[in-house]
Amino acid sequence: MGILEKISEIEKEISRTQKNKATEYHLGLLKAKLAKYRSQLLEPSKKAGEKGEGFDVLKSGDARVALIGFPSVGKSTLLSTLTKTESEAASYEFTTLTCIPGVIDYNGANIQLLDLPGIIEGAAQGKGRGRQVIAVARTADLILMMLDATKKDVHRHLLERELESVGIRLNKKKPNIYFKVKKGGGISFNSTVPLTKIDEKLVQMILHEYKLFNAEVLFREDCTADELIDVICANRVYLPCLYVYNKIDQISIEEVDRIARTPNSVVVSCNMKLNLDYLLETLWEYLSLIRVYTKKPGQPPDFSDGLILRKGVTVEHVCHAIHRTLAQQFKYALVWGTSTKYSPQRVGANHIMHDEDVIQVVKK
Ligand SMILES: Nc1nc2c(ncn2[C@@H]2O[C@H](COP(=O)(O)OP(=O)(O)OP(=O)(O)O)[C@@H](O)[C@H]2O)c(=O)[nH]1
Ligand SMILES: [K+]
Ligand SMILES: [Mg+2]
Repeated sequence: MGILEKISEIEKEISRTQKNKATEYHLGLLKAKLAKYRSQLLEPSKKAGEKGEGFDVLKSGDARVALIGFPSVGKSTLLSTLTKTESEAASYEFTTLTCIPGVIDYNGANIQLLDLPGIIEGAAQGKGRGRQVIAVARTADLILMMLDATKKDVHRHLLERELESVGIRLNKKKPNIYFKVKKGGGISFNSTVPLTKIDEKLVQMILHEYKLFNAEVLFREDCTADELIDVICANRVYLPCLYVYNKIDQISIEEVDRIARTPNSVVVSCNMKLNLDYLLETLWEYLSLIRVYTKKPGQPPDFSDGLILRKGVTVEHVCHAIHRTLAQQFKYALVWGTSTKYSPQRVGANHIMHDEDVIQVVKK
């Protein structure tokens, strides 16, 4: 039996099996098996022509965004609208066949936007260019899942399932489980919170399925068996995903309103250039980018050339971004902006910066 058949057998068995206390272990084990076969499927294939010709685009700029969607939802139209790059758009499916990079210039940042071929159900198993597209998606900082607002949400669920099945986790946090493989000593199992979705026996069974007999497992939150499997597999990526519903020029205002209220969603019309400003604003938010401006003593801040950094960066990170030796000479910094109580405020290296803060570094 090939891997694909094994996968479909297990999937069938999982859907056949009723979910209850008595089947909990059996289901957990099936899920572990399924994850194992799917990982095998993801291993680079040796078949010729399968490798990413036209897909090996270099990462550049401050962040990378991948456009994922069914054919003809308007991905190329969006790229051509938001960037200086032209990507062919047409009314027939699979117009785009490779990865086309463009650059969005927003708030002084260069955001790389990747137009990709449309993907369909079965992409993860190699239908169309699915595998190449998914490989690019894994390297992104954000997934823009583009959907046709005139169609039902089945596309969205199908794509979510495709990405899920190859270990891409959308808008999810990495499970807070400490896991370490050991050379001996058996399995040590602990938790800092009461566990309601998994118990020691199931943890043991799942680990054994992966031929792991010596390991340390510490649950720091009430996780599921699936989440434990994700941690064991270690090849999962956790990415923010923004759902972009295009072609709202074709639907009623009530329908637009309804879709716009669903979480993580933005409604647009690429052809009519509707709501694209809000899309960029949200993109910026989801990428967790911030601008920090520097200032020399006695001079106004340099607002023309901000540093583009990630949310959560400290003053120390900022020093590194200014010059590689600055952190060693750091004495303190003066910061103006929303991250401080007073403006300016004297802060240390651990102070966390906010978007649009101004900083003046004082050296030893
Ligand atoms: N009504 C309407 N049509 C749009 C809009 N945006 C794009 N289209 C049309 O949708 C069709 C497909 O657009 P593309 O940009 O080629 O779509 P794609 O997702 O890149 O398609 P593939 O590369 O084939 O996967 C074209 O005929 C576009 O003119 C929109 O906002 N409203
Ligand atoms: K098209
Ligand atoms: Mg296209």
